[in-house]
Amino acid sequence: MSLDTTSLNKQTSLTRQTSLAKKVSKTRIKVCGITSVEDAVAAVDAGADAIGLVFYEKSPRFVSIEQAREIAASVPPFISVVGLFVDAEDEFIQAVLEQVPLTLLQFHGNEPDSWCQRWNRQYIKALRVRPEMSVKQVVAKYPGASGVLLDAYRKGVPGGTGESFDWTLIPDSLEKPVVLAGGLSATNVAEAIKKVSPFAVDVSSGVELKPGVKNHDAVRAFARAVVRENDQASGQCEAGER
Ligand SMILES: O=C(O)c1ccccc1N[C@@H]1O[C@H](COP(=O)(O)O)[C@@H](O)[C@H]1O
Repeated sequence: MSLDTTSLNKQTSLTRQTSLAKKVSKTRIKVCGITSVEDAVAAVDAGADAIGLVFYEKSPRFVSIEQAREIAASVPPFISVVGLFVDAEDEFIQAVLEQVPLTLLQFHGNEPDSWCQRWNRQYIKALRVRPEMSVKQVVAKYPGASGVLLDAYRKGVPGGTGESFDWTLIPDSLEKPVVLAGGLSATNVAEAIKKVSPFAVDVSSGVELKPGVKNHDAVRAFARAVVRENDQASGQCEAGER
């Protein structure tokens, strides 16, 4: 059989586009700001693909290394445990990585790509979206990122604001998978998926009883809303293919 290099090249480039494209058939779910084993179990039972642990001392969702170890130990295989940091000291990240089995790192500060890459873990970079910024240009500064988390901007607050932002500021084609965050809840997540088609949605304060404590009913309602929207989108795709 002869090797058709033109079609091979085409296929490779298509595969690359598909793996990085913003449009996805199934939006994944990350529940962030988990501070207890009970909340981790509830999130995973509800259908979360990832849980997030906040290693930022100023946050009401901060977890100690001991708490994080206990929570991570309660998470079954194939569910990602994400560690969230804001301009952390090298020694602190090193200590966390030595003691907590994190799957992935999430950086919310002014960390440059070279520094984010030095931990030999997949990482996502949080960007706080403002009208005057070029999302594409900022994303280009993070070639080593597995994805970008797009969040709302509030001066002096690195995240977890519970505020959403103008989703029309997100360009249609970005070089990295988009994790949409900022003020999501069961009420607006379906609309967010319809409008943005993100790779994943990230929720924290929108499913809380109070800062740092999850409302399990709200977590389930959030996950149901995502699954419903995913099902509808895939139904529409199949109908369109006929
Ligand atoms: O949750 C926090 O306290 C936090 C602190 C510092 C940086 C990020 C933080 N949270 C992350 O922010 C986004 C949006 O959160 P929300 O759903 O609007 O509350 C999300 O990734 C949180 O994990």
